Amino acid sequence: MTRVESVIQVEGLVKSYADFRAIDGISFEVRSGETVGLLGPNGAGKTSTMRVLAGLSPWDEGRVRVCDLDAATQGRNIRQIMGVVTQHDGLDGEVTVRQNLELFAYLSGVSRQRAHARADEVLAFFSLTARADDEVDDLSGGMKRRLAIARALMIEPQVIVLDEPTTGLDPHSRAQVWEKLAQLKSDGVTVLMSTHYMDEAAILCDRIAIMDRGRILALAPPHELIERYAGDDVVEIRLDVKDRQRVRDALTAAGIAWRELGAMFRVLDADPDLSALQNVPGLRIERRSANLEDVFLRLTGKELDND
Ligand SMILES: Nc1ncnc2c1ncn2[C@@H]1O[C@H](COP(=O)(O)OP(=O)(O)OP(=O)(O)O)[C@@H](O)[C@H]1O
Repeated sequence: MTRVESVIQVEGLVKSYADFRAIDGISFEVRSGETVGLLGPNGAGKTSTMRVLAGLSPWDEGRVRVCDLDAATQGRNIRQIMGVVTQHDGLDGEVTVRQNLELFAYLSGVSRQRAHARADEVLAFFSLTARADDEVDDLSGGMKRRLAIARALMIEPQVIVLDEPTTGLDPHSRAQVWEKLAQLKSDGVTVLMSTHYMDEAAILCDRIAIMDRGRILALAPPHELIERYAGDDVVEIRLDVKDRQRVRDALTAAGIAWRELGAMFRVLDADPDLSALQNVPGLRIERRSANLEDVFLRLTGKELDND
């Protein structure tokens, strides 16, 4: 199949569970070779979107196309060119690592000979060759995740969709998965992934869709999102004393917008005049570079990891 510039096209997608709109009219595209991330907290609608794309779930309104194939009528063809990694790996724990890969490939129409050769390739790529004959239940969580991605690659897909690829993994295993996803990207594989980790989105994605409550609030490269919605620097105020009310009063009197986050106050103005706070004892004002967490806070009024 020839490569198309726009690999995934979603237009006006709506999906409801009973009368609740989990996806509320989203549109986006993923271009050939791009990694696009859906970034949002629990319940934003990321999994619902991924499930529609993977052909696992029906939808109510809108158009979904993958490599010029219409998901409404050509789902079977889409599954031959799209690798899917769901949140729950769906690996068979009682057969070996290699059998998981090869069985999946046969069921997808790959010949036995090709499946065997391809399994060798993906096992090597994911540093799993030494575990090929072990039962999946004996693998660590990080290895299982790598195997789930390896399995999706058995069909040599043009595009891969991954739902929260590193949720639940320890930092070392997350870094290993990131390294492999970065390699896939440099090999030209098109990737759509969902995540609620800001660092994961910033490291891996060319463009990020900020999602909340079934909507895409912004979609752009990470640095553009930060420039547009958070500015260069963010001011945070930390208190060594318990006089939080005094800080609130001083900020209000100075007309400064802020949010209280745990033990600190995050100032929402880009260049605030904080002279009114000079006399509050035990107060520390810090400046740091803005990040995607700040973008999310500006767009939604809440933190990324909170519901
Ligand atoms: N089968 C279902 N029946 C009813 N409501 C559902 C169902 N699946 C999801 N929802 C609701 O739809 C909304 C979006 O859920 P979804 O799983 O798509 O979000 P998410 O961004 O992937 O969150 P998470 O990170 O928790 O997976 C949530 O409010 C969720 O409770």
